[in-house]
Amino acid sequence: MAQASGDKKGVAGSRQASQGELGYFKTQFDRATHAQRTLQQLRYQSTPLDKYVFLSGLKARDPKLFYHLLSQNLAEFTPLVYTPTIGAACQNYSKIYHRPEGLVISYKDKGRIKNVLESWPFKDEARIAVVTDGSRILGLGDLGVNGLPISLGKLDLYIAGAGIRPLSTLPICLDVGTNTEVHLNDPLYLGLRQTRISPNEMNEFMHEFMQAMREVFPKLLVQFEDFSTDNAFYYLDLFKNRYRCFNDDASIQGTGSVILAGFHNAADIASSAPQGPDPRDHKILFYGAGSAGIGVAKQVMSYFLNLGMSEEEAKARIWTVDSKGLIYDGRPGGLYKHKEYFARKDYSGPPIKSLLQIIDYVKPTALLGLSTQKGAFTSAIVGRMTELNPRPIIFPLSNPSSLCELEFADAVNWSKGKVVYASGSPYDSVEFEGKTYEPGQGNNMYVFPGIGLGAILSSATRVTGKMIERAATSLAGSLTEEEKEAGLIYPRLARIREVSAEIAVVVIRQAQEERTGFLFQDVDGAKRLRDLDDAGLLSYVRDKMWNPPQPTAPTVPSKL
Ligand SMILES: NC(=O)C1=CN([C@@H]2O[C@H](COP(=O)(O)OP(=O)(O)OC[C@H]3O[C@@H](n4cnc5c(N)ncnc54)[C@H](O)[C@@H]3O)[C@@H](O)[C@H]2O)C=CC1
Ligand SMILES: CC(=O)C(=O)O
Ligand SMILES: [Mg+2]
Repeated sequence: MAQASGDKKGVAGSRQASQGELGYFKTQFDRATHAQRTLQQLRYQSTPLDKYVFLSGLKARDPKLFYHLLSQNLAEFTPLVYTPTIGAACQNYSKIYHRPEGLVISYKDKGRIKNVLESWPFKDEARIAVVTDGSRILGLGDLGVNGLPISLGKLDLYIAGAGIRPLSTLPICLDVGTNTEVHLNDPLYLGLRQTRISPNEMNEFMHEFMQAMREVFPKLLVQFEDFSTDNAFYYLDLFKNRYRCFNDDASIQGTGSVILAGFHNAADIASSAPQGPDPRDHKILFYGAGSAGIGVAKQVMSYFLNLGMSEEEAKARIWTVDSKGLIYDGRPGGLYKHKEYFARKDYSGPPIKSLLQIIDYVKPTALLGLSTQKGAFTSAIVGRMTELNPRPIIFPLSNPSSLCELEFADAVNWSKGKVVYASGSPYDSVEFEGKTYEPGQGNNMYVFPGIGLGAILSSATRVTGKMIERAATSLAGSLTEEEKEAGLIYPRLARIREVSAEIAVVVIRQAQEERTGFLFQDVDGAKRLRDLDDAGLLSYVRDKMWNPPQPTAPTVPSKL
């Protein structure tokens, strides 16, 4: 059964401010002080999951205050509303659930999905949907309908990081069963108590869903999120040229773009170190060859292509590893299709399983983890990478932190401060021999808000590979001098709105060049944007960003 966010009034309550409703205080309510009070209350909560529950309640009660606090305290709040805490929120969603939020579309709605979508109260405002089927939430596996919070969390970042209006966001979870027994046996489980529907059933369901989405929300952009690798590739290929959609995790999309940007900056640091490799000589080893690993590898090839290398030469700089070891042509047991592209042709066996042996064989300058294997990058691995490279590039990108291949403190200690590091989830800075080291966070959150904003403002009919590549270039070039001096490879999170605005500009420009934009915009409006120079377009984008209202102190003395 469909589970829209309650009735129209209920959703409005959770998506619009309930300002000034605290009238039983006989003084005028001081919202600025209340913002401070709320921050204190958050900090009193004991665990990150308690904090998540507190913030989720705040968002329902007082969304303007929630978004104000989120945008003012991004570094503190992002780990709570997004990775890593969102992982625990998803795993426990049926236990912490309080009220309907977002839209759940069940397999039982097949044949009437359009009616269900029609029940969403903000049809005209909807511009961006994050849609998951819960089948691979971060690296935590199949969580079924418990995956809904990932859509909520991603959309909170669209709001805070790119100024998308809250009412324009549409979080969706497709409830098509789960193969995880612990959920099926959980008496509190909120979703369908059945194993996942068959591929054919899923196919029909997805076709009906996407068609209905277009009919009900013609201006909507769809971000697919955390579909299992097979479905991520399959549905992206099926829909990317038919609907306004992209996949945050897979193919040449969000994650690839962010990691390409970070790799670019990391390679600059490594190559400019004494005895560092020539930029053309970087060798990248991907540990993990799922949708994320292969998607990132394909995008990172652009680093070499931009140096003038051919596709074959660029591909030859990349090695991939899965749970069976180094991936090569003719490996016994065969390969899944998505792994064939990077399968090595210059190795013919025997299979090499040990990562240390693979490193000895490849001698990589960069090791990227998208494997979900906690602690896989051991002190021996980091030590060997540091022997091979003056500045080893190591990106343990699996989320959440409980699955990260290498914690930042270990990376710094084991490499004696030499590592150039980015992880998928955040870590604190680390002191080593009197120096402070700051980690990078290689997470698609740096690009999807800007890509979405640009696609929305240009009314782009498609999110194209070129848009995503330009987003990466924009992100790579967004470091300030201070950030570069601090050895960062990604901008500080507090600047995400600036970064998103710049990404939105390049996405709009690309839409203009590819003529994929301005489907719904009046011709005059499209021309006005085209006539703007880049500075003008940037200020146009900034003006379009929604800002949560500043909570204010009372201006009129209160009367008792
Ligand atoms: N930092 C970021 O922005 C992003 C991070 N990710 C993370 O990437 C991870 C992987 O995601 P998917 O590719 O969708 O998952 P997946 O399950 O499709 O892929 C995992 C890959 O790791 C390999 N693997 C598993 N055990 C291994 C072992 N012991 N040794 C070597 N390889 C092993 C598997 O063979 C598979 O190729 C997740 O933790 C996810 O959170 C995904 C998207 C974005
Ligand atoms: C960050 C993200 O999208 C993931 O880990 O799947
Ligand atoms: Mg994801």
